[in-house]
Amino acid sequence: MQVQGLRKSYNTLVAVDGIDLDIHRGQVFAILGPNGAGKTTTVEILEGHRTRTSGSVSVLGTDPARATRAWRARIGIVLQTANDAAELTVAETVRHFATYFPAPADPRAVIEQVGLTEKAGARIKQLSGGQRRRLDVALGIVGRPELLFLDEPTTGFDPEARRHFWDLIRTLAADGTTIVLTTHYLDEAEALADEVAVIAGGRIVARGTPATLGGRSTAKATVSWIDHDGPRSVLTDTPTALVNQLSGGGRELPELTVTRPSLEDTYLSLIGGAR
Ligand SMILES: Nc1ncnc2c1ncn2[C@@H]1O[C@H](COP(=O)(O)OP(=O)(O)OP(=O)(O)O)[C@@H](O)[C@H]1O
Repeated sequence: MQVQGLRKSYNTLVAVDGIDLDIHRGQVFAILGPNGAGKTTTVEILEGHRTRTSGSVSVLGTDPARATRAWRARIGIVLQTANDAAELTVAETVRHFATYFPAPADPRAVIEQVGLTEKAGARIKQLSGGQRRRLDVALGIVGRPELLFLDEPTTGFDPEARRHFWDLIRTLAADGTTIVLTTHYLDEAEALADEVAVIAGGRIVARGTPATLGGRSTAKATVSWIDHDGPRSVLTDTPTALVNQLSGGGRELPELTVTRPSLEDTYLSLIGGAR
């Protein structure tokens, strides 16, 4: 997927202000950014669901503005669902969605993958919020998409369901599915993404792997411990040498920790600087 100079204005408001993206097959790409940054606008343009003001976009070799049915069938989208079809059961809904695609997965296997087997016979209106989200995911993957868009996929999931979902995404990616994920959960981006782009004010303010984003991997480390005067903290480029020196080659330092900025720290400083 290639995006160059993408811009989108809503009347006088510039929501997307010149975005470039290059996302490769099989990659898990996370788009992060505060509310109103332009993530949904960008993703919906890539999905062919919104028009753009300018810039060039190629998704699976096609301009989404000229999307055909065949192109749409190669793409999976997990949206925050509306409450239609509430009377249908989980199994009926997944089976029904499968008929839209030329080479769908087995609906029963998909229901199993998202952990809804026990609820296969339940009506949608009887599902909990997290179960609804899992159904959304099932509907997004039942067409065996080459490219999957996930918009805040794990909102409302319990911790165990999130871990299961992460495993599912890893399996899909290992099978060659390209995944574009927007999320507000930094741990989710860290767990899943090969690459992250941070959008603020309609522009990309940083991109890289979760480990290196915003110079994270080369940032100074904080060494903290307790000595007879109380808690101590030192910012250093050479934490190993410092710990060695402090411990005199083996003495235990109470409550010793060595930390570098978390992805969340880095993210917050990136979007803080962009405001
Ligand atoms: N249909 C629309 N008409 C007018 N303005 C819009 C429209 N859709 C979005 N906007 C504006 O464009 C900007 C970007 O919105 P967008 O939905 O892309 O943000 P986002 O990054 O997805 O935010 P969130 O994290 O809250 O979902 C916001 O200022 C929003 O108010």
